[in-house]
Amino acid sequence: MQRLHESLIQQGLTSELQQLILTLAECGVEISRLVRGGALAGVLGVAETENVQGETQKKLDIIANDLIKQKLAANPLVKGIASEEETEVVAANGNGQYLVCFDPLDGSSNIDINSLVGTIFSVLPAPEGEVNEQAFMQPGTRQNCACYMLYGPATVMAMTTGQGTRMYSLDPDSDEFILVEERVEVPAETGEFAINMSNQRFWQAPMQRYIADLVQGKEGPRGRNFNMRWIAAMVGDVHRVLSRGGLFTYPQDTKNPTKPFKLRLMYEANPMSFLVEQAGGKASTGYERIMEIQPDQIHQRVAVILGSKDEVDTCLRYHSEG
Ligand SMILES: O=P(O)(O)OC[C@H]1O[C@](O)(COP(=O)(O)O)[C@@H](O)[C@@H]1O
Ligand SMILES: [Mg+2]
Ligand SMILES: [Mg+2]
Repeated sequence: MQRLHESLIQQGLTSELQQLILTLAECGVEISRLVRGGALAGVLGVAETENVQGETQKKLDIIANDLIKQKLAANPLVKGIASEEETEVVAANGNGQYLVCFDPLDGSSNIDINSLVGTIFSVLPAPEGEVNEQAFMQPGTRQNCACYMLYGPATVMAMTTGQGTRMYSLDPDSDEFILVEERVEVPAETGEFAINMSNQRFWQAPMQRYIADLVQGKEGPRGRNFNMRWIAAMVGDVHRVLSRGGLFTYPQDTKNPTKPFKLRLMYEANPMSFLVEQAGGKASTGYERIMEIQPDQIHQRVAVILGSKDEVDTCLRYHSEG
């Protein structure tokens, strides 16, 4: 049985990166406790506020955000943070060497129905000089670490530092993450896909054709049946992909013309792409590798197609045909 800190040492990470990851894990342990407390912990329901993206904030969005902000600010290695729930980037410790982007609570609409939610982190190197939005404008290929915590029947953490993807499970007795899978591997082929089908009429032509062919199953051009899953929390859907393969997508749509994409690059798409690629999967917008996008805004959104490599490649062929 290997504890998180032992596994970090075994990976030969710098003591700085080890310390930072332990702080991220502590955030996960505390949020996990709050999530489990549910109504009794007073964390359910809506807050009276909206975030910068005009989305109504849930109490737990704010509680998790404040908790992570405090923990990270108390770690001298953290120079700045960017969060889904913060309008601007926030400076932390002048001598810190890392910038941390995070989605404090992913799957907010699941909180009140006692369904899957999680936390997502992306760690970038901090450049010299001031902490401003520009400092964060680095492609996902520059990430030092990506991880998510999923608060499900068990609390789990998937983590990569670029040496494969590892899975840990939280021991509720000791509050420690224990390594449960040293090398997560996403199978190249799959018979499972995840998409919010209610947006079908708003998708672009390539996604329309790809999904139409899938759902024809055995009788269609794919010649086999596919199954569909949708958790409405990216952490849950990506966890399934890491666990048994699949294709997950939140494509471009015209439902709200001012918001053609749903998922955020810096604290959803990039860290999840890093985790999936390090497990042998693939992550693309349909036209380019997500991790190679040069960001220009901290809250920018992108189309996401990720998961089992061969199935993602099939989906990309529909996109290259226009
Ligand atoms: O409500 P929809 O359209 O199914 O969207 C679900 C998607 O929205 C998200 O919940 C967005 O994340 P937040 O809950 O952090 O805003 C994703 O996790 C999920 O994949
Ligand atoms: Mg999210
Ligand atoms: Mg969120």
